[in-house]
Amino acid sequence: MLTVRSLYAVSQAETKAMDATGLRDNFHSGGLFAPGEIRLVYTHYDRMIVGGITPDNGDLTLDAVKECGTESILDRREIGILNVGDTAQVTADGAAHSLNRGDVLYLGMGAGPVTFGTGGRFYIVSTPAHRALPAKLIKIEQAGKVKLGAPETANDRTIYQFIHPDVMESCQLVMGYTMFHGGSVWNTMPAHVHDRRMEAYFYFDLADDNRVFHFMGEPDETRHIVMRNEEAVISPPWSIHCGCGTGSYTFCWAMAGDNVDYKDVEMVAMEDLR
Ligand SMILES: O=C(O)C(=O)C[C@H](O)C(=O)CO
Ligand SMILES: [Zn+2]
Repeated sequence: MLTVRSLYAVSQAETKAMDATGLRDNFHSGGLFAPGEIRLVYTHYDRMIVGGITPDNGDLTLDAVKECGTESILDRREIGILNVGDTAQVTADGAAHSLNRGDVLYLGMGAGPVTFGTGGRFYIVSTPAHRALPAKLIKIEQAGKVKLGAPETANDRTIYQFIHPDVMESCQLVMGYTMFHGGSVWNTMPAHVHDRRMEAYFYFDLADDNRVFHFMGEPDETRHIVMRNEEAVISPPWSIHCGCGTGSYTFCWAMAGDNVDYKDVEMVAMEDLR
């Protein structure tokens, strides 16, 4: 079964006036994983689609998505697929790829319908593309690694860049995940914004009774959204995006927009946060 929820873009002024329900309705996506289902969120932020695909009794095929207006989803799009389940196969364009937990598969424009095999639990991110690029399976050993933070500021972490210009070519999708060391819980602090690109975070590996307090909003009008395991949150281009967990977690970040320059960000000074 395929379900698609549309998330329309809202402005800074509207966001300032939102209560917790308003923020969740406009930026948060929970319940992405249901056995035997494909659950997508079609956002109007650079038309990024995020979603969860959970094969159960048999494979699931991602093909036509009405919101895209094409015969098959990848006719004018690329996709990044992160497996957060057990080892499983993903098949597209006549090639079968075996994804272990933590592997990321890139499929380019024109790859056709994509079949997801049982055992896997797949978080997907898809963005519009302008040309066909080859499929690539990326393992954590092949990802770019950036160490940031320190234990004394509770943000000691490694950023693993999977779909990134240093690792492989994509059209506009940039994607990876960040893991923490030794009890650190703060992601992306000091915070930043990047008006050229929107971003989506997907929190995983978080115990059921823990939460991540995800911070968003303009730097001088911050708000928070409480996140459970395996939930996603959209960051508009004008928003900070950072979070603090009550326990350990990993999070997948993915961006789309005008450039694929990971370092092209505006850092926000601590004294400017409100
Ligand atoms: O921990 C971090 O810092 C991140 O992972 C930052 C994200 O990758 C990001 O926001 C990229 O713009
Ligand atoms: Zn960012």
